[in-house]
Amino acid sequence: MGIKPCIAQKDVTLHILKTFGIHMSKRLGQNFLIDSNVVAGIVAAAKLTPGDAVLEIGPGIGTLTQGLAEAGAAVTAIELDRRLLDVLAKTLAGYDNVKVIHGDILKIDISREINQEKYKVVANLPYYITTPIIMKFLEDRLPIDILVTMVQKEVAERMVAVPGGKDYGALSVAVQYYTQPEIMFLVPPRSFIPAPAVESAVIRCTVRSEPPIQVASEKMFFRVVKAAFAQRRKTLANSLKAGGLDKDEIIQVLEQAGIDGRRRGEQLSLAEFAAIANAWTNLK
Ligand SMILES: C[S@@+](CC[C@H](N)C(=O)[O-])C[C@H]1O[C@@H](n2cnc3c(N)ncnc32)[C@H](O)[C@@H]1O
Repeated sequence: MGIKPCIAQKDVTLHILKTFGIHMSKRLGQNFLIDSNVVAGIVAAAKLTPGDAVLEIGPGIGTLTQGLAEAGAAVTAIELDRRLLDVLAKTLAGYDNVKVIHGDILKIDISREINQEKYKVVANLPYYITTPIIMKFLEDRLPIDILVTMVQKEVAERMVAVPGGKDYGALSVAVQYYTQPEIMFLVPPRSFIPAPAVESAVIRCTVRSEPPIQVASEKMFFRVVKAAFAQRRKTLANSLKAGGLDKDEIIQVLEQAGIDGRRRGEQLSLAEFAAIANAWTNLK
C-alpha cells in the first residue's frame, strides 16, 4: 500500500484545529492521522462487516472514526480531551452509527458503555499508555475478537518477537498467550501531525478462544515470565531464585519441566514457561 500523506487531510485537520482554537497536547499523545491511505489500511485490517460493534480509543478530531463509520461499524469512541467533544460533534454529525463518550479509557467501565456480545477494538493509541491499555483489555478478558492498533514500531516488534532475539520479552509472551499478533504495515512519522519522533506500525491481534498452551495457574505462569525477564542476563536458575524458590525447589522444578537451568528466559518458548509454571504449581 502507498503511504503518501494526503495533503487535503492535513489542511482539513489544521483548519479544524484552528477553527476550534485547539493546540495539540503532547501529554495526551495527540498525533493526528493525516494520511487517508493509513486510515483505509486500519479499517481493512479490522475486517469489518456492516453492523460490527467497534470500540475506538481516542478519536481525536474523528479522522479514523469517519473511516470506521463509513465501513458501517457501530462505533463507540472514548475521548479524554474535553476540548475535542465539540469538534467531534461537528466532524461526526453526519453519522448516526457513532457514539462519542468523554472519559479515560483506563478508568471507564467499558462493558457499561459497549454492551455487546463481541466487539472489535480499533485505535490510533496515545503512545504513553499503549501497553497498559492493551494488557488491561486482554487480562480483563473483555469480549473482543480483534484488536487493531497503531503502536510504536518497536512495541509492535516486541509483541510479535520469537524466543532468542533481543525484542522477545514479557510483553511478547503475554500478547502471544492471549492473541495471534501480526504487523500489518509500517507508518512513517509524516503520516501524522505533529510528526512523532518514532516510526509506527499497525498491529492486528486476533484474540484466541483458548490459550495456545495448558497452564495449571495463569497467575503462576505470569509470575515465572516476570521473574525470567526481570534481569535478562540472569540464568533461569538464578531468576527463579530471585522469584522466590530455594535451591532444592529450583532443582525439582527444572527437572520436572525438563529444562536446563543455565538457559535464560529470553530463550524459552511459551510452552517451556508453562512447563516451569506447572512444575512450580505442583510443588505446593
Ligand atoms: C494518537 S491520537 C489519535 C487521534 C485520532 N484517532 C487520529 O488517528 O487522528 C490519541 C488520542 O487519544 C486521546 N487520549 C489520550 N489519552 C486518553 C485516555 N486515557 N483515554 C481516552 N482517550 C485518550 C487523545 O486526546 C487523542 O485524541
